[in-house]
Amino acid sequence: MKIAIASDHGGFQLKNALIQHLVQKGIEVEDYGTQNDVASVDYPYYGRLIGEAVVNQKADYGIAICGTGIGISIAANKVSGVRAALCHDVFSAKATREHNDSNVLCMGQRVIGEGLACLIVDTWLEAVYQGGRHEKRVQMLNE
Ligand SMILES: O=C(CO)[C@H](O)[C@H](O)[C@H](O)COP(=O)(O)O
Repeated sequence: MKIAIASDHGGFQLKNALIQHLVQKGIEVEDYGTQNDVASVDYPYYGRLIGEAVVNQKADYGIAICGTGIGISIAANKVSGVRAALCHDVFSAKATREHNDSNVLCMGQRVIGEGLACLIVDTWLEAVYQGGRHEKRVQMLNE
């Protein structure tokens, strides 16, 4: 499994923590930036990068972080084929894989701590899309 990950300056520290967590689990991670939290950068750019990485099959899934997770999730969802889910709890992380077949996970560094964020990532990656009654709805999203 390969994960594409990116953040703006407001998500840089959490991005680093998640990269470390994923690499420790043996998961391949490609870091699309940003490279520090000193320079103020624009979350729409990074949301688009992650969305395009996923739909162009450069990675199986994407993770996008900003201060709240909101801006970067809006940006990622502008890319056709992206189903980005903003999750700050474990229930939503599981449900959005099972029901929405989400392919990008978004979180906010200014909202949650690293421990919960790692648990959310693990839950999201382990959950399995259920198909069935959800297939028609996911197809509607794609259209
Ligand atoms: O887009 C956001 C909110 O939806 C992110 O939280 C950004 O990281 C935030 O807007 C950046 O704010 P800053 O004051 O420029 O650091």
